[in-house]
Amino acid sequence: MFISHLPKLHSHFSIFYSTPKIIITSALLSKSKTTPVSHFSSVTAAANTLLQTPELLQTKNLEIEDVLEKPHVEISVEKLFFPPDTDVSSGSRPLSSRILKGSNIVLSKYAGNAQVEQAEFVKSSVDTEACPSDGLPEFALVGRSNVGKSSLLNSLVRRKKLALTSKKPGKTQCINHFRINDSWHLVDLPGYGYAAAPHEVRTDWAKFTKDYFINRPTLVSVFLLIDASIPAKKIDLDYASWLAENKIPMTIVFTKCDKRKKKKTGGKKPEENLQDFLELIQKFFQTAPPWIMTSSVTNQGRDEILLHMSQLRNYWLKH
Ligand SMILES: Nc1nc2c(ncn2[C@@H]2O[C@H](COP(=O)(O)OP(=O)(O)OP(=O)(O)O)[C@@H](O)[C@H]2O)c(=O)[nH]1
Ligand SMILES: [Mg+2]
Repeated sequence: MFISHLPKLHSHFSIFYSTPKIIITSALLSKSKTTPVSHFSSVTAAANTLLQTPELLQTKNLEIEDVLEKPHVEISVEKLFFPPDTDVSSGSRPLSSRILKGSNIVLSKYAGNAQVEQAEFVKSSVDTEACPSDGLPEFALVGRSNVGKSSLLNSLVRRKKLALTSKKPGKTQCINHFRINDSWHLVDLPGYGYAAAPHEVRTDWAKFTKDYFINRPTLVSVFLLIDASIPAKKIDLDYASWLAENKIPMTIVFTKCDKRKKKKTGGKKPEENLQDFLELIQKFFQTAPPWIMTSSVTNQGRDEILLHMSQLRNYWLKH
């Protein structure tokens, strides 16, 4: 079962907000945590009432106040992502206190049980049919070779080498399933666009991963990784376009957001590259897809992604 991108909720939401822009808090572009404790406690209380997810607040190492935005960056409402079945109008808290840090993702009542307690490698499969058949929901990490898929997987599970990484592109070659908490899968895929690969191999790659996206019934969502330290690449735009066209639910994960040296990164900061990319793909989508900033070096975005995965997964399990 696939989750759609919620076009209906968006128009519903507009009724309640007459101004098109909201101010969202935002550590979006900064890593510092200087907000006073009193603000933290009010956000926690709000999240508790509004989201009705007590398990979220009790989750070890994952405090709600650390994953929500603090207002200082503007994102217009139509650029936010509302997870399915998000009761946008309920509760007294402003929407701005329900957005995951460094993202456009609104936290829903389905968020919870986000902590990774256990992670193990299950198997490497050469095609979709060979993938595990236990029916567990899964999320696939896809992106250009060397974008940081395996590194992100390791960051999410807090292990250095569960998935193998390399400076050389083309390290991951099969569909690799990792079982989390015995209840869901993270899937590491081979990268696309590896220039050194022969043309036939590249074509095969496209065929085999695209077959997986279309024919894997337990795939809850694809996580498309984009390197935010460099300007947008055509192949990434093509991929985003293909996923949108085929209505494959996706989240865009901007990687390497720790790389801030302008000279090495094509003259732009990660957040500038991110804006450019989002503008370029806007035309592919009817409603804004979810996106989030990450770094596997600083672990930026790790808890936020896990919460987002939990809300998609819990919704999927109930529908
Ligand atoms: N600075 C920085 N480097 C990163 C980050 N994520 C990954 N890297 C580096 O990028 C290189 C590639 O990382 P991988 O995780 O192996 O990339 P991959 O997408 O799995 O690559 P393939 O398996 O070849 O498709 C490694 O040298 C990583 O250390 C990040 O967030 N920040
Ligand atoms: Mg890899």
